[in-house]
Amino acid sequence: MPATTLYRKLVDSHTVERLDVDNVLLYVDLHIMNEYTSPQAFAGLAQRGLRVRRPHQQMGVVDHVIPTSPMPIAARTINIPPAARQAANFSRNCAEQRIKLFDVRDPMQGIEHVVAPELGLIRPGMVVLCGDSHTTTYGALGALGFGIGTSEVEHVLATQTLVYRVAKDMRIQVDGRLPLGTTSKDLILHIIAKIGAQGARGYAVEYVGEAITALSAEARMTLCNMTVEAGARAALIAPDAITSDYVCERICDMDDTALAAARAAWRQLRTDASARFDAEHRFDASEVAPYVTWGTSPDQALPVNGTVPPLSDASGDIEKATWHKALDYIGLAPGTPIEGIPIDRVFIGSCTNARIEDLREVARVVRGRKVAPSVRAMVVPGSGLVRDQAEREGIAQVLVEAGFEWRQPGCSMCLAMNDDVLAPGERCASTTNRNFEGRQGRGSRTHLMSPAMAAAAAIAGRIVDIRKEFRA
Ligand SMILES: CC(C)[C@H](C(=O)O)[C@@H](O)C(=O)O
Ligand code: SF4
Repeated sequence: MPATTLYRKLVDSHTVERLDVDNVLLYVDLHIMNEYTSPQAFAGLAQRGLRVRRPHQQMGVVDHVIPTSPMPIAARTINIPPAARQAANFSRNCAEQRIKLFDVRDPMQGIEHVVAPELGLIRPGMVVLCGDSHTTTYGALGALGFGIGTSEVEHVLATQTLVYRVAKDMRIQVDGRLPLGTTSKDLILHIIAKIGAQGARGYAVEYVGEAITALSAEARMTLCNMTVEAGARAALIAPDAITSDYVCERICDMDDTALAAARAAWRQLRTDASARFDAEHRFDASEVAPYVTWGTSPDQALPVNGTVPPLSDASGDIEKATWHKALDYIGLAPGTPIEGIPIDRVFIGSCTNARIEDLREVARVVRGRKVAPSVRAMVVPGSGLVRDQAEREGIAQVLVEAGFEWRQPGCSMCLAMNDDVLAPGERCASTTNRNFEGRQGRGSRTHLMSPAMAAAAAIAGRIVDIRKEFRA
């Protein structure tokens, strides 16, 4: 057997048939759906008179359009008529096809990429697909995950397979340790700022190195989740003891013997020592600082002690024009220090940063402090289980006492498809993954950062350096 990468091993072990030099027919272990990208797929299936081939390897979560206002889960109602229709349609489709759905009033509902791993449904070695780009999250657990389009959703529903063009292999090695006050969110913003929003386009990225193995399972999810913002088609971290512990704690359908066998099998899931990658990057974690985006693309990011770059720093006329447009939209002039930029809103949430460790971090920063009077700050936990745990741990109380709104789970202001929307011109410190024009509402201005940095901004009313203002 020639030496090969973890990515290729996962593809090979799921290849039903090689179709041509580039494409394979890939077997899908688990397919996750949301209310937003599945309707046409179900309609297409009905039109052809087909049923879902393997309903027990499918699941659904209502997350994009759901309201997060703090009403009790049992009374949760969608008041926007098109969104309500979408959710009702999804519920009917899943019921008709006998697919497990985490619906509007389910206490375990949440953001799909938070719900699936926390229930132990994502395991090393699996292929997991979803009609959503942030499916790359699952690489954190050694599973091959990536987003698919609606017509592909239909194909997966009908066949439990996908026609898949194999990606190229990229290795990103991160040596050393992340400094105090920085997190995997800062690391991924640093990487994207260096390699660019298209820097990993066409590649499956495998992360290796001391800084990666030191990360918790949840911190790894943040990293793999946002790797898609560098254009990657997948992100992977070879499973280790941290992965196995995280997964085994959550699995409820295996006994001890089966779990021990699974752990042994997962240990084999790694890149061979002499395997070759098509591209490689190397970073030093000690150079990572708390990062903040200044523009309208995730690669327009800087260490918090930096200043908005002059247009003369852009490489070429096209980038200069892009930067000009971004600065005009975001309302910042070149040379403005990032530290000190006043903010109106703070949003802590999304499949990037709304897990329990993120909320613990936020509570640590805001405990005994108050949100600045000029700021409206909200925390939207990633799922009902995260919300319950945060309440049990006293985190929710700390947040509420500090003046944060404590909401119900959902995608919320990550993309503003529900009624959590910024007003035009409002500036938001956000733990999300995309700062595109209009992402958090028409005219909204988004600065991506870590949960600790967003929490510190809520207290100060402006962007601050967590390392200075609050003991990191
Ligand atoms: C709505 C969905 C298709 C989209 C995605 O694919 O990522 C969304 O989740 C996002 O984050 O922009
Ligand atoms: S939380 Fe944001 S990034 Fe994640 S699935 Fe929802 S909209 Fe997409």
